[in-house]
Amino acid sequence: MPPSAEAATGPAGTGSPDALLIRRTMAEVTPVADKVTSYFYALLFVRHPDLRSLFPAAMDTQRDRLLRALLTAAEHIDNRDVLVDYLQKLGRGHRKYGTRPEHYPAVGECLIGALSKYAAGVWNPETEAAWVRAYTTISQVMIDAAAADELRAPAWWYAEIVAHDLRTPDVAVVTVRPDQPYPFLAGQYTSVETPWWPRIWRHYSFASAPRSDGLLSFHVKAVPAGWVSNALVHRARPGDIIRLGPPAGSMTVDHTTDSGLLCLGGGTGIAPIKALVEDVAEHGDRRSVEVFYGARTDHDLYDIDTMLRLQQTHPWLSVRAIIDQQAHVQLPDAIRTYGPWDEFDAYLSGPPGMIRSGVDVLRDVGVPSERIRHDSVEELVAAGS
Ligand SMILES: NC(=O)C1=CN([C@@H]2O[C@H](COP(=O)(O)OP(=O)(O)OC[C@H]3O[C@@H](n4cnc5c(N)ncnc54)[C@H](O)[C@@H]3O)[C@@H](O)[C@H]2O)C=CC1
Repeated sequence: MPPSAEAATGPAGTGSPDALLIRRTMAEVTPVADKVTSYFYALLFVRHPDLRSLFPAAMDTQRDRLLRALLTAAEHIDNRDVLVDYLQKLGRGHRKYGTRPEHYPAVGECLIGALSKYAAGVWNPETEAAWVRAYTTISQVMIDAAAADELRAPAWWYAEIVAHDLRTPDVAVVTVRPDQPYPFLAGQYTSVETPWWPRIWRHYSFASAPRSDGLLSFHVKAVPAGWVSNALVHRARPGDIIRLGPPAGSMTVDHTTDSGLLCLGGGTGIAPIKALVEDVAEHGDRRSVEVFYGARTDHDLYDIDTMLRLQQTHPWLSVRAIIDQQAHVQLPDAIRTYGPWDEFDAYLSGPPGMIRSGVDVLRDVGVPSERIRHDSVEELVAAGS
C-alpha cells in the first residue's frame, strides 16, 4: 500500500534538505504531470529500446504507473520505515515484468532527464544531487528485495483455468490451477495477466482460503473499457492459461485474538470476505463473524447462495444482504442499525467509494482505526479495469 501523504511529508517546510528539494521539484511538475510522463517514457524507449518489451503494447492504460510509484517514493524519502516496506513490495512485484538490476540506472537517468526539463525553474546541481541520492536509495531497496525474493519464489506462476462460471451477464467466478504451489493467506489478492493483453496486469482477491487441492478462484466483473476483466469474463474458457503475480495485501485475519469480525463486502468485494470466513472456520476459532453483503439489485447478489450455505453450516456466522434499491441506504450506513461494533475487528472490501465511506461510518460507531482493515484504495482503482 502506498504510504499515506500525511504520514510521510509532515507539515510544509519541514524535512531533510533532500526532501525539501524533492518536494519543490514535485510542486513544479505536478501541474504538468501528463507531459512529464510522456516525455519520461519517450526518453526511456528512444534511449533504451530493449526496455520497450517490458511494457504493455498500448501504454495508455498504465503508462504512468512506474513513474507515479517512483515519484511517490521520492516524496516520502524521509519516512524510511513506510518507504522501505513499500519499495520492497514494489521491487518484488516488478519481478513479473522481467525487471533486472541493470534496468534501474536507465530508468533513473530518464527520470532525471524528464524532471530537469519540466522543473527547469527550480532545477540546479543541488536538486539534481538530491534526486540522484533518492533514486539510488529507492532502486537499491527494490533491487535487494527482488534478489531476496528470487531465492524463495518464482517471478510469476502459470495457471490453467479449470472452471468458468458466469454468474450474471457480467460477473464470472474463475477457478484456476497454478503450475506449482501458490502460498497465500485468506484476504490477500494477486495480479493477473491474460494471454490476450500481454503485460497488462490487474488485481483480484482470492475468493477462497487456501484449499487442499491447490485451486484458486477469483470473482471478476467486466467493467466498461476493462480489457482484462472483459477478457476474463467473456473470452476465457477452461484450458486457457493465465499468469499470476505474487500474493499481496494485509487484509488478513489476526488469529492471536478472539475478537469478532465485522465484514463489509460490496459487489465483487465479497470475494475476499468469503475467504476470511473460510479461514475462521478452518481455524476452529468460533469467533463471531458478521457479514454485510451489499449490492445494487438482488440480481447483483451473485454469491448470496454460497454465503447463506456457509451461514447454515456455521452458527457463529451471520450474513445480511443489503440491496441498495430495497434498503434505501448504502452498505456502510446499514451497519448502524446493528452493533455495538466497538469490540469488533472490521474488514472492508468493495468499490473505493464504499471503502472511504465505510471507514467514516466505522469510526463513527466506535471502531478504533487500528482495527479497521482494507486494501489500498489506489490498488482497487487499478483493479477496476
Ligand atoms: N473482484 C475482487 O476480487 C475484488 C473487487 N474489489 C472491488 O470491488 C468493486 C466491486 O464493484 P461492483 O461489484 O461493481 O460494486 P458496486 O459498485 O455494484 O457496489 C456494491 C455495493 O457497494 C456499496 N457502495 C458502492 N459505492 C458506494 C459508495 N460510494 N458509498 C457507499 N457505498 C457504496 C453499495 O451498497 C453497492 O451496492 C470494484 O471496485 C473492485 O475493484 C475489491 C476487492 C476484491
